[in-house]
Amino acid sequence: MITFENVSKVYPNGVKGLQNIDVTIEQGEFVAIIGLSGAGKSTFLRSINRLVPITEGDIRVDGKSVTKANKKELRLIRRQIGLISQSFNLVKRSTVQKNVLSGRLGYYGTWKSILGLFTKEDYERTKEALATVGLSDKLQTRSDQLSGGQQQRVSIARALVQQAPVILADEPVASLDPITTEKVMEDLKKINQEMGKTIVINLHSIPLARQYATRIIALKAGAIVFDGNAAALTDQRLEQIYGKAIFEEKAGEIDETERNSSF
Ligand SMILES: Nc1ncnc2c1ncn2[C@@H]1O[C@H](COP(=O)(O)OP(=O)(O)OP(=O)(O)O)[C@@H](O)[C@H]1O
Repeated sequence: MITFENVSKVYPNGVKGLQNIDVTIEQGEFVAIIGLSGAGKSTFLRSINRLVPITEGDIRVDGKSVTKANKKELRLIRRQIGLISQSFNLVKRSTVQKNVLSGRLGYYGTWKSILGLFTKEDYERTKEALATVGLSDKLQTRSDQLSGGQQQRVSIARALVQQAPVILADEPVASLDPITTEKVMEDLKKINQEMGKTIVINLHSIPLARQYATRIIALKAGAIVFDGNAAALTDQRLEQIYGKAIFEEKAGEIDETERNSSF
């Protein structure tokens, strides 16, 4: 489904964002990307839809090269990939309905998009998607009247109407409280299990990665240093990924870390 073949990314300032990544993510997997700040998680995720262009190697989605795609091909590939980010990216002054409908824009040419000529099916899909994330009653609410958690669930609904088989989530719960975090993660689990969508999610929280992901990939300085399931992610492996400090922090700040469920 998603294949990285010897992928490296060197930013113009010389920083190596990714180093010789070789990995394949199969359809239906729920993959968490973990690692320290600056390890390359966002670079990894955003290179999949070429928001970040790589400098070496090739990335393929469903057999099609993202790296070599021309403008039109890239548009078609991006339609297959939903993106959920930490900042939700909603048009705040627009209704929930309009924000979710915008997930359909990739299916239309420019003029239809500008005029917002959506079909009856688009409106139906919007309703269904909002039901999936438990926000049916918010259809006509202005997005800036929603809580952060609700806004994130609207952005999930927008990715759902896009009908993309792949959903990339870049730290989608970073700004949410633990209870809302749970709801958003449960939504993602549901669409993974019931709709078979491939989820690739960047997480700072190891407990969340363990709880939800079927596979965990850890990055360090742009390279993969762990690739396995939760059971294989032992304390020893965590130390390799995060350094010794992770255990000192665990011992000294257990209340703090439990409160914001970072570790
Ligand atoms: N546009 C850019 N220009 C130069 N360097 C960059 C750019 N974006 C990221 N980097 C560098 O690339 C490396 C990887 O960054 P990236 O944002 O992918 O890490 P991350 O694991 O997602 O971090 P965080 O958890 O803080 O979001 C870092 O050293 C970062 O400073």
